Amino acid sequence: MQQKVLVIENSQVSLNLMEKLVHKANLTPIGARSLTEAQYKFSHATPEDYLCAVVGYQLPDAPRGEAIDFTTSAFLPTIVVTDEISNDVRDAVLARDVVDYVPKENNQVYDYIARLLARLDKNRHIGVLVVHGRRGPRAYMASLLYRHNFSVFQVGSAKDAMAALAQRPNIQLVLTDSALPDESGTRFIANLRKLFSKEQLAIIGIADGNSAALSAHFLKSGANDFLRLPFCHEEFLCRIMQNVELMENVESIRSAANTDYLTGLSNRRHFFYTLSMGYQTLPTPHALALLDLDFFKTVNDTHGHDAGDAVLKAVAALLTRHFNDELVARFGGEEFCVYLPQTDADTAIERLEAFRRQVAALKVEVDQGGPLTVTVSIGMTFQPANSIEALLSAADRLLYQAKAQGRNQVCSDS
Ligand SMILES: Nc1nc2c(ncn2[C@@H]2O[C@H](COP(=O)(O)OP(=O)(O)OP(=O)(O)O)[C@@H](O)[C@H]2O)c(=O)[nH]1
Repeated sequence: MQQKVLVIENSQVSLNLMEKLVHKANLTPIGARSLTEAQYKFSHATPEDYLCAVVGYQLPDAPRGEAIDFTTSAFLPTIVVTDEISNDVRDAVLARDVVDYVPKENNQVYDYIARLLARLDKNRHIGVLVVHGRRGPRAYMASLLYRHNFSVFQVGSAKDAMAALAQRPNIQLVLTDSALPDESGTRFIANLRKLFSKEQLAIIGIADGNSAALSAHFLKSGANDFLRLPFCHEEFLCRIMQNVELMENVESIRSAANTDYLTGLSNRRHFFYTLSMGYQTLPTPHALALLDLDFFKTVNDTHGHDAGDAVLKAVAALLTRHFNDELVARFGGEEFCVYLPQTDADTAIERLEAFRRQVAALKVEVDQGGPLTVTVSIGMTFQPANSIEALLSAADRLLYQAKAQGRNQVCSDS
């Protein structure tokens, strides 16, 4: 279910705009034009359904930020949006327990709010580890991170940090002081880099004081970024957001490069990479199967390319379900590949035969002339070859044989 966002804005134009931004972040806006209306709506709802609140500073029945006090006391992460750009208002807002303060200075702020909303939703799944020898700064950073919905963990030493990272795979960001009780911050970062790449774990060094050399030292030791204490609330959170977004962008590029756009399966390149990284020598017994849909050109020619795409997606989904734990890929066109490690020939043939029958029984709903049916020919090799290319050419020969012998069958060299 989409999470809700309570939007409290006194002007209808601003309310409409904010509601659009909330929709853009795939969330559901619940609008109110006064504090009283917001209180009424919130008291008649389930608090857990709400992700956060976007609140105007000045409302007819709440002229000095009382609506902020209402949402923060209801434990709603609160983004304050205001036309008031004075330092007094800014200080009054940031003295409260808010996520962020966004003055409506220019159009960029709307983009920022949409990003912030999407982040609050995503941050729930991101672990952040705060490593600092002193409880005060540690608790301060943790409290800011909690407001942004991160899953926060705090430790006081490098040793405890390593233990926390081993236990909690959802930690994607580490904030570390420069002088930990058991190790220097830079040595700790260098040790972390032996275990995690910059794309797997972002590290922000916290430099105490004014030493420019320390910031450079952090970056050279493998930190993604650094912050100098004392930092302001807004800078801290902007830097965190930037680093987390950068990691996510790298991840989406990586995923796009490894995935077949139509079916979501691994592509040929990723299949080769995973297999070569996973095994120095390919395990025996094993099986590699090449699967090719029969007369697929006729499906396209008769029912159109979209219908062909629907068939490819349906077969890919079946393949994923059937070979849940194995490496499966779309090699291109209507050709797929499955690798079964540590599988004897009888079991492999049984599984591929069962899959072949399921494909033949598949009925794919399409817009015109459906449901469609399709069959698959399979070439499967059990050779103890050590090169992936050799396995593929053996499977390819067997696939050719399956086609030549009438299609809709499995040919193997068992
Ligand atoms: N809809 C759709 N069609 C594709 C895609 N990629 C390749 N094709 C089509 O797949 C068809 C493959 O045709 P052929 O290589 O002649 O093979 P076939 O008709 O399946 O015949 P056999 O393999 O001999 O049984 C061609 O019409 C390609 O245009 C795709 O992503 N979507």
